[in-house]
Amino acid sequence: MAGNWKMNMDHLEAIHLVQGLHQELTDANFDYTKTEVVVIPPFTDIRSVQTLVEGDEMGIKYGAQDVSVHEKGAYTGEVSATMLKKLGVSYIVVGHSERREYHNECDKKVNTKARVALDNGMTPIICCGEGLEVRKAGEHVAHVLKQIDGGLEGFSAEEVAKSVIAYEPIWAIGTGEVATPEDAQEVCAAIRVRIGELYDADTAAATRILYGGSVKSSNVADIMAKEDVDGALVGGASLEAVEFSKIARFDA
Ligand SMILES: O=C(CO)COP(=O)(O)O
Repeated sequence: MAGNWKMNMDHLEAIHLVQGLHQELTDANFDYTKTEVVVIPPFTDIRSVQTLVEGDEMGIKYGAQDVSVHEKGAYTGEVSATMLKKLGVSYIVVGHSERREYHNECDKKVNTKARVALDNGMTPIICCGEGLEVRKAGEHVAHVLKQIDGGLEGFSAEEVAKSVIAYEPIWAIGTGEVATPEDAQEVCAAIRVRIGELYDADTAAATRILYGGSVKSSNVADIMAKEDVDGALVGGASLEAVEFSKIARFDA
C-alpha cells in the first residue's frame, strides 16, 4: 500500500503525518510482514522521514516520486538515484501520468528511469494508464500493454519480478471517479498475462500490480478482493493518517 503525496506536505507536516500513521498502525497491531506500507513524499521531506522511520524503527518504508536519468553533474534541479539511495529510499515512482502529461515523459524515459532505480538497488513503481478518450474508444487494454512493453524493455525476468506496476486510469485520478473493481481487474489481469508472455508464469505471479485512482478506505476492500490487484497506489487519501491506516488495513 503506497501513498503518493504528490506536491503536498512540507517536511514538518510530513513528520506529523508519518508519526500519526505509525501510531494508528501500531494501535491496530498492524502486521507489516503481510502488507508493506510505503509513503512517497516530495524530495524535500525525505531526510525528515528517514530520520523518523530509522530512529523509531518504524515498519513504514518510503519512496521518491521521480529520479533523474543522469548519474551526476550539471543537471540543475535534478535529483540522482545515488542521492536517494543514501537517504534509504526503497521505491521510486516512474512514469506517473502527471509526469507523462506535464513533463512529456515517454515510455523510453520511463524505461530509463526504472532501469536507473533497479541499477541502484531501489524498486521502481512503473505507472501506466489510459485517458478518458482511450477508455471510451475501448482501447484501454492495448494502450496500457504498449506502455508495459515500453516500460519493461531490456529488463530481465528477475528485474521485472522485483518491480512494481501501478495501473492508474487517468480519468479516475483525483476525480473521485473510481474504476470499478472489475475495470481494475480487467487491466491488471491483462498486465499479468503480458508479463507471462514476455517472461514466464513465475515472473508474472511474482510481479506486484497495484491499482491507483481515487482509492479510499470505503472502496479499497472491494478493489483488493480482485485476484490480480496486489495493492494500491493512493493519492489524496494518503494525506490523512487515520484514512491511510484504514486503507492499509483493508481487510481489518
Ligand atoms: O495518482 C494517484 C496516485 O499516484 C491517485 O491519486 P488519487 O488517489 O488522489 O486519485
